[in-house]
Amino acid sequence: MTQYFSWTPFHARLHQTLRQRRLLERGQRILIAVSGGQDSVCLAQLLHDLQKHWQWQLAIAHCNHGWRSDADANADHVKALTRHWQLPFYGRTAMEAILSEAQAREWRYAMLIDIARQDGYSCIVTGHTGSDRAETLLYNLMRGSGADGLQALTWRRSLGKELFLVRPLLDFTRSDTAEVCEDYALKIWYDTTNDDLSFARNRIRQEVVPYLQEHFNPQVETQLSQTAELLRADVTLLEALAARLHQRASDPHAIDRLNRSMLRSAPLALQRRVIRQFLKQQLSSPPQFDHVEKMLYLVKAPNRSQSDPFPGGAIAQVDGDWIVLKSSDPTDGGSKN
Ligand SMILES: Nc1ncnc2c1ncn2[C@@H]1O[C@H](COP(=O)(O)OP(=O)(O)OP(=O)(O)O)[C@@H](O)[C@H]1O
Repeated sequence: MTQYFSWTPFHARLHQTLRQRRLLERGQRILIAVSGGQDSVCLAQLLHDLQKHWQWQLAIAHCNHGWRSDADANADHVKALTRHWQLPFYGRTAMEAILSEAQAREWRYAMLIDIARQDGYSCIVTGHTGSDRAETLLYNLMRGSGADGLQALTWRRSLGKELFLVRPLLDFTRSDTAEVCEDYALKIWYDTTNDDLSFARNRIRQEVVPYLQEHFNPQVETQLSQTAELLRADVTLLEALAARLHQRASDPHAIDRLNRSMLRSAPLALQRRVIRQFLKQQLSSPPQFDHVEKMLYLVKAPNRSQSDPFPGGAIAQVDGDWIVLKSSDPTDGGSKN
């Protein structure tokens, strides 16, 4: 392999991860989403270094949300880095005011997908790290999420027909990406909104994680990130098993009911999941923990038992072997229909 750069343990780790997890293919056209922050700049540098070996066609995309006074300078900085790497550059600027983080994210992904589709990139890569994953896990844990919310951030997911989102740095921590940027003397653009402690995410990053590292485990980010990884596999399995049971416990002629004797013989974890899947289909808003629990109670309850109302007014009632979700509106055939 011809190397024009010094092959560091970071290159080796990324190269191994890409191969073992089959995240990217040889010769692929890859769009790297670069904010200008240390994680995505590190990712771009490492992929650029590995490019010759993998024969990729790389390009950089930057989305200018226009909500910080230094947004244009940030975009110029990414453009300058792109010139340094001699890669094609795609810049997009928001034409309308973006009011929240969630809106920014939605707009950004729409732009990245648009660029990828127009110019034939089969993969968008982002600089999310294991530190992001650990923070997301902690954040969701405190909001009362089940395993599904804790399996934060996947390595690879589909963005629709023949387009994938890949996060190759999930086994890097933020201190790894800082080290790479330092080794290469890469200037990184500091996002001053990261200092705003009114955002829960920033408090987790700046206060909770350092506390846990100092007082409990210096490797806490890696450990939490690995926990998320294990949970993902567990959740995938459980969801598949639940989907199978859900199908068996459904009445093909009436979608508003579940066969409770079928559920009764299944483990509790599957009962809960089947009920959640059922309520997701039936209710107009995502079911919460207590919604699942009140329907779960009916699995073993006496005939004719019923729940108190779900959002929208529907109630669940036991009818022999079935739990039937009845709309509050007698003219309505079902709660969501
Ligand atoms: N303005 C941007 N332009 C291009 N890519 C960006 C931009 N902002 C973020 N990204 C990409 O997204 C990655 C994650 O960024 P960040 O953690 O700030 O966003 P997030 O809103 O948490 O992202 P996500 O919704 O994907 O979890 C970055 O490493 C980078 O690859």
